Amino acid sequence: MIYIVMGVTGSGKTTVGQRLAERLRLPFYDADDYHPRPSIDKMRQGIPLNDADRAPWLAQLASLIPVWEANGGAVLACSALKEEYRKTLQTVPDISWIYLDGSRDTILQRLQARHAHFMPPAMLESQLQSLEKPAYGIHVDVSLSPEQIVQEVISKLDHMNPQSEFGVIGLGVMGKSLALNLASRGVRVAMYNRHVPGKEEGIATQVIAENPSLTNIKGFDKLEEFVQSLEKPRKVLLMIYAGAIDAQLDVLIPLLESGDVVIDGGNSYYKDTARRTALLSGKGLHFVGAGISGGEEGARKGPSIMPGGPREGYEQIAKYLELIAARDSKGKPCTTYIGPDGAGHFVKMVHNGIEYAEMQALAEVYSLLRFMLGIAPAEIAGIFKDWQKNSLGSYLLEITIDILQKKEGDELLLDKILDQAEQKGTGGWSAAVALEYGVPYDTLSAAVMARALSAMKTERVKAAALYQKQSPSVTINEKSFVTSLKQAYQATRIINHEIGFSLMREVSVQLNWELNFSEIARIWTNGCIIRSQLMEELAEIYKHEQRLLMAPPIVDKIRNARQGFASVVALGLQYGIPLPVLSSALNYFIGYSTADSAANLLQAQRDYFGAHTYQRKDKTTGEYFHTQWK
Ligand SMILES: NC(=O)C1=CN([C@@H]2O[C@H](COP(=O)(O)OP(=O)(O)OC[C@H]3O[C@@H](n4cnc5c(N)ncnc54)[C@H](OP(=O)(O)O)[C@@H]3O)[C@@H](O)[C@H]2O)C=CC1
Ligand SMILES: O=C(CO)[C@H](O)[C@H](O)COP(=O)(O)O
Repeated sequence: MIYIVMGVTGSGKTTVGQRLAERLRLPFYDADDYHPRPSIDKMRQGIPLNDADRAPWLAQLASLIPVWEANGGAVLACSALKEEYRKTLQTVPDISWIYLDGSRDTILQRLQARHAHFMPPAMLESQLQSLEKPAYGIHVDVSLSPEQIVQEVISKLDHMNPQSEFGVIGLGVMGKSLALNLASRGVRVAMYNRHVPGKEEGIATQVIAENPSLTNIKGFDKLEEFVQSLEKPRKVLLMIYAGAIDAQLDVLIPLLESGDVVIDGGNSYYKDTARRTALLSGKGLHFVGAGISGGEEGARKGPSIMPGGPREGYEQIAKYLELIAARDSKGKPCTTYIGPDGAGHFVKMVHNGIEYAEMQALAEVYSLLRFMLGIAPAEIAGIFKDWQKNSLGSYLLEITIDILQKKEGDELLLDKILDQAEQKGTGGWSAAVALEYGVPYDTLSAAVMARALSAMKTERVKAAALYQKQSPSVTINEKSFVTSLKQAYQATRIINHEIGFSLMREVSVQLNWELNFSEIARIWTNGCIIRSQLMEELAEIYKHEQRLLMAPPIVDKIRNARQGFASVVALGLQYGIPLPVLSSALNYFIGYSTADSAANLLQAQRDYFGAHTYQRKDKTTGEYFHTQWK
């Protein structure tokens, strides 16, 4: 949409136009900047311009307007005094005319107060004579303040233009919060939730009723009406359960038109996303698979967003994603174009894999402190607060501190929560993809398995009675153990991130996605569940390094942690504390830093029983040998 703020000299076109452009998040252009030099000189001398003077100027603006429109719209301040001039400028269908109307006296007073403009006050008379007030558009009285004028223009525009800019389907935890996030930043949002008679009725209407201050949201119970309410090309965000996406697309696609953009913001499997991208592309539609992280609060206030898919579709929605995303430490939005096909959902899937292991690592650290050392939860919260301040700060540690202090009556709520971890699938998918690509995925797959084992509660209770724990007779120095534990936790986190990023690296190479790991770490520094101080470091390190464990500052940290890490894991296991993530991080590290491994024995065994052949250390790589072992 092009918005032309018009009126005679001194009516405030530039000030109002600039502020309106800020509110609409559009670029601002001042027609005065396009006057040729002879016209400016003429006006300075108080000589009014005639139609012939204005013709080339109007022609240039008329040719620029379609370019601005193609780039997403603009606000232009232009006198556009005569109907004939306005017709010349009408080179795109969607122009909103905003006429700043004022009395001669008001405008004259303003002009007399104005110094640095080439238009002398005397020019006002000739402009008033030329002026043909438009019988259409928005008329606003210039005696109001610029803020009031802009507010009135916005309200009138909303009234005149009933179409919404952005549609959200699915008003559950995430969809509702994202819709409100968009609306509270000035986007006209249409919301739709499925209608299930007797169960899911008028959900969008309820959201509107709960948010009376947001006048720019509209709610629909009928999909057709929702789609019709959207500006073209339509932008529709699906925020529904991943298993329902295909069925939702089946009913949505017939209502859409070529060029419309559908965004799947849920946790869909990336291969499904690639398939859907191709399906929609065949129908002239853009399908953007965007991973979104941050939970309910992040979605409402600023999540991290990982969009992938066709660039053309992404570019149409980028400004909305940037508007609602969290900000990094330099104020940049925590969102960036990730890559083609399902790259956005793939990266979100790995994010969740890292998340699973980060959560499990904290659970293990908590177990060691509480069940091995016998430290009370409130004191553990104190230890974690210290870590939070000293280099280990993260969102997950922060919420764990809160959880360890949350009481129900006199008792800790945590102690009442059943110890069976559930999962919706993303962590498991990432482990399966790691197997498919042959990437070692120790900590992340261990975290998935730990959840699966936790779900076997009944069997675990029986086994606990069968195999009662026997504690070793070792004296533990609590202070030095906590120091080592901090190092073990720090090393585990580094190794866990390295493993997650190594899966992304391998898949990116295989699929030519050209993922930018520094950017991915950057958009994970805020808004998402795995945001942390470490992530800030990764955003820097991945600018120069491929492998985290080869980066000098990380090498120092791991070297310092190494001894304490091994003793913590060994002692914990001796005490019967399960440490799947901590121990697999340690194992990964030891294996990764072992130059001569025992894999030669595996090769010998393979060749022995199956004549699979082997390579030799004393021969060139790629040369294979077989031995008659018997
Ligand atoms: N919660 C979180 O922290 C995060 C969730 N996600 C992902 O976002 C997506 C939505 O999650 P969330 O908002 O938490 O889930 P909710 O369960 O709160 O909401 C699910 C939404 O999907 C709709 N829905 C369910 N089944 C169907 C169907 N068959 N057809 C149409 N709509 C359907 C629901 O409608 P109705 O109300 O009528 O049942 C509801 O609007 C999921 O993919 C989730 O994995 C991503 C990041 C974080
Ligand atoms: O995507 C998320 C955060 O980034 C969700 O919170 C995720 O759904 C949690 O996964 P699970 O239910 O498997 O623990």
